[in-house]
Amino acid sequence: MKYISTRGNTKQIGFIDSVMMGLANDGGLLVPEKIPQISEEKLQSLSKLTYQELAFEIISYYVDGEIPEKDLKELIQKSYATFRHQEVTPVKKVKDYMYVLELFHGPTFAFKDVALQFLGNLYSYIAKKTGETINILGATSGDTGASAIEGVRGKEGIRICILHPHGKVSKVQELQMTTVNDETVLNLAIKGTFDDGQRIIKEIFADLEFKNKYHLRAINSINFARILAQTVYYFYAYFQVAGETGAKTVNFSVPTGNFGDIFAGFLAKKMGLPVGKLIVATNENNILERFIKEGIYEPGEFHSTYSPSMDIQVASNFERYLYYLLGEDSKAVSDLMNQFKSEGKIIVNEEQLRQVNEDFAAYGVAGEKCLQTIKKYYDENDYLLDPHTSCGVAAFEHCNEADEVCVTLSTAHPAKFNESIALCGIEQTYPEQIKELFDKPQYLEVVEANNDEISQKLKEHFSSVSQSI
Ligand SMILES: Cc1ncc(COP(=O)(O)O)c(C=O)c1O
Ligand SMILES: N[C@@H](CCOP(=O)(O)O)C(=O)O
Repeated sequence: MKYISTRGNTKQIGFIDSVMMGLANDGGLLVPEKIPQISEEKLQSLSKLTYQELAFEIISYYVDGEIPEKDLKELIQKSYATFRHQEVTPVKKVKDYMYVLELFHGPTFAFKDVALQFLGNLYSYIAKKTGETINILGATSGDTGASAIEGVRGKEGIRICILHPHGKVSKVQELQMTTVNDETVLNLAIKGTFDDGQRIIKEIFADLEFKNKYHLRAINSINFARILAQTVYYFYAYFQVAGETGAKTVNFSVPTGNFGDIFAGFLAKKMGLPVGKLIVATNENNILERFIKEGIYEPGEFHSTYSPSMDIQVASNFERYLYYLLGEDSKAVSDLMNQFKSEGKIIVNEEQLRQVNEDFAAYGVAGEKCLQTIKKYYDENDYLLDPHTSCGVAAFEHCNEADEVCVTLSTAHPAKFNESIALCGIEQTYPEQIKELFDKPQYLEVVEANNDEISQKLKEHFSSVSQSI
């Protein structure tokens, strides 16, 4: 299996090189040259596997022998041994036709752990095998940061710097990231939004001299390995729900910001999983909803919402989808991305919009609706949704056909977002791992959203720590 850039100007590379490269050298995103196809017969044989066995099967298509089977199995076992639920990502029936895929049973109580426990172990494995330095640079709107730090902390030869938008993440998210007292971890709170952070890291990765000199690696969904590990739970959920209901196809409603999680579902569908509609649930930052309805991809005004992890305007993985929408024509993707840079928008034609609507439905959930949905399911179904999942459920209610089975991805535990839950008049008890964070000192530096200032911090962090390791 080879990996190529959506923009076509990066040489083909194998799986491990793609993990290490992160952002493609031409500024595009890496995708598999050919998506593996899984036959109905094979799907049948995968349907009874445990999560770990299934992860091994799916991930193997993409690793393509670059990691010996035994090692890959061990990596997977180790990655999911940290989860609090033995099924890793259990599916719960909330009511007829409505299921929730609980992705928050990992160490930081967010879906990110499913991929970042794996990627952390994978980086450690590669570092040991190759002696490569792993200096991780990431941006977060709240969950990726904590999860990435948790995924790599204490692992020899790995250092990490995370940019988060100062004052725009929940208290628990901030504590999870900043209470880690470890010289290999640097938290930069930038005066700006997640979009600023993501733009800055992509610009820094695009400076190849700097990237190579400081051995910078990606942990965001820029890295295809993130998408890959997230693809597994679509298969897992499909098998559980189709097995229980007899449904031939299953819809998925996905709380969406950077378009990584839902792109993983799109990939599962392209591999042959009988996925019906993929429902894009956004908050008031609804660039993707507008694109799916009108065919115009254009950032709007930034809103701080009750679901802060989805406060994203420019969705990184949209470029990966564009690549498939444009018939895998990397020149066309490259032209459109250049146009986006210069004109600030992308417009697709009628035929392409028709295709978009075959693949996706979308609904932007306003703040009040998000809170009402939390209250409703708490009162009527005794189920507490976090505000992101609540957007997913509200979108399910709005977009799903009455007789179709739908799984909403539950992307975080409500304890991470008590600011929003309290507004619903609901009192929750924190899990012990979260409660204890409130007594710890925090380690972070507040910086301008400025490439030079951040590059300087990176130089200092990655040089100084490397001497003491
Ligand atoms: C809790 C939560 N839900 C949903 C999302 C959106 O996922 P994605 O960015 O993959 O679209 C995020 C952030 O990524 C998140 O942290
Ligand atoms: N919501 C995310 C934003 C970054 O997304 P990623 O999937 O590209 O890491 C977060 O919580 O940081």
